[in-house]
Amino acid sequence: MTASNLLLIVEDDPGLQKQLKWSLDQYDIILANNRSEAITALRRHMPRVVTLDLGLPPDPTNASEGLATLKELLELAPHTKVIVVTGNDDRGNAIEAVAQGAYDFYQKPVDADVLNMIIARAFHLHALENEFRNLQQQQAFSSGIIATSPQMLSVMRMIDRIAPTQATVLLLGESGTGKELLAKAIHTQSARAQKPFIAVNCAAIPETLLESELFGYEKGAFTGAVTQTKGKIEYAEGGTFFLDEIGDLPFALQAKLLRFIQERVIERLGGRKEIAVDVRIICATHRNIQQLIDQNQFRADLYYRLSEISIEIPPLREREGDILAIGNTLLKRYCQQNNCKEKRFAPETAQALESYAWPGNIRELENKLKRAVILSDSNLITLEDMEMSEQVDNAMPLNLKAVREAAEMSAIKRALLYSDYNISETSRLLGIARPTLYSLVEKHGLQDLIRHQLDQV
Ligand SMILES: Nc1ncnc2c1ncn2[C@@H]1O[C@H](COP(=O)(O)OP(=O)(O)OP(=O)(O)O)[C@@H](O)[C@H]1O
Repeated sequence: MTASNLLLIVEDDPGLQKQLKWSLDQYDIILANNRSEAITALRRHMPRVVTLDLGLPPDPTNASEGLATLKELLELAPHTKVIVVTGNDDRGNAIEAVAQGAYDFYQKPVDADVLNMIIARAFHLHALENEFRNLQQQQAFSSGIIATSPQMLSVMRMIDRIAPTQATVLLLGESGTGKELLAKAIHTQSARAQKPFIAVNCAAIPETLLESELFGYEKGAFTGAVTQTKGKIEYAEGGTFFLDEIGDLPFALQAKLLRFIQERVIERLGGRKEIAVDVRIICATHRNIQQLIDQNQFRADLYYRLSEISIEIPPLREREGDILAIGNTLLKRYCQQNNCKEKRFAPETAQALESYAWPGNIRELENKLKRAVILSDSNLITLEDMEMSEQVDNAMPLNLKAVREAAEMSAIKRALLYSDYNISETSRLLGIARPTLYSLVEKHGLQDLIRHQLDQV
């Protein structure tokens, strides 16, 4: 069986099962009679296309079990194309299913040609969408963002969706997590890309200068204002204005910024004229804005305006696989920049990189790497080069077999927890047969754990 040709048919009528199997013989067919079999098959085979009869047992005359199955299928595998199959007089439920995310519907009786065409189109669309997702990932790379973890890929998908809009965006995340880089990516993926991207860091400019920096001033507005000067917001005309560390914006200036956001006009210091400015605003902070609002340090009305869309950027330590992906790429880049031979991480360094907490996130990784590349005198980057000590806690083994075993054990433990130590449910969640689960439980020595848990009940 190849995944590209797998078709899951969820149908409880044996006659129809046979007919479908026969008329769809160019696919590798998996049959499921009910919801639980369908979910098990989905977990085990991850088919790209599913046909789902809405009238499933225990109440085949009603669509509720079919709709519940659809929901569960899409929660587990949102990219799967589900074609719901309904009775002739059941258009309402078919439409309801499409509203819930089904790809299409098909009304019985079965016409093999039509059904074949709908299924072929579903496979085609799945392939196109897959290609699109890959392209999106490459696009992230082209903005200099290295993201392989599910956490960051979901952030990237969100960025792709909001970039072309005019929405004001608030980026939340620890220092060094890439907020400015992501703000730039939003800009370059928008229609404003050819216009300026202007960034101001509220925490880096003294409070007394920030207002004139943002809004500009007229000649004579204050001592030393010898010429008329545009503010940074004006310089961003037509483009994107990025206000970093918005949590540090002085309270008095918050009102002025709010007015600008509401009316899209500014007044330079000492000026009387309102100047219309067309900019998209992106803000960022590492601070807890809600807390600042509670402490009366941040205006709630401004916060609501700024956070039309807010995006949480996960810290580096929570991005599975990203530390080494970013580390390896930067290592190559710094070696090239320093005209030195290619270097790589010694295994214990790679392990330490993965288990270190990275409080300074990617900026800290960059700094440590730049130093290491300059100081290292061999082609292997050692712990010493990185000024790190060996981290044994939580370290993931490197040996592939050991990694697989560790992952297997952790998945089994999680499934046992989810199912409250119910063996049938655990094997269903894992997508394996009960005997396989028994042998895995034995292999990982989990019998005692299960017995102990069951004794507690
Ligand atoms: N996913 C990533 N891939 C590659 N480089 C990254 C990534 N994220 C951040 N960087 C790099 O890390 C450094 C810090 O990123 P950035 O300045 O965007 O973080 P920040 O969250 O705005 O930090 P701060 O809150 O301290 O201003 C930059 O040099 C940036 O290019």
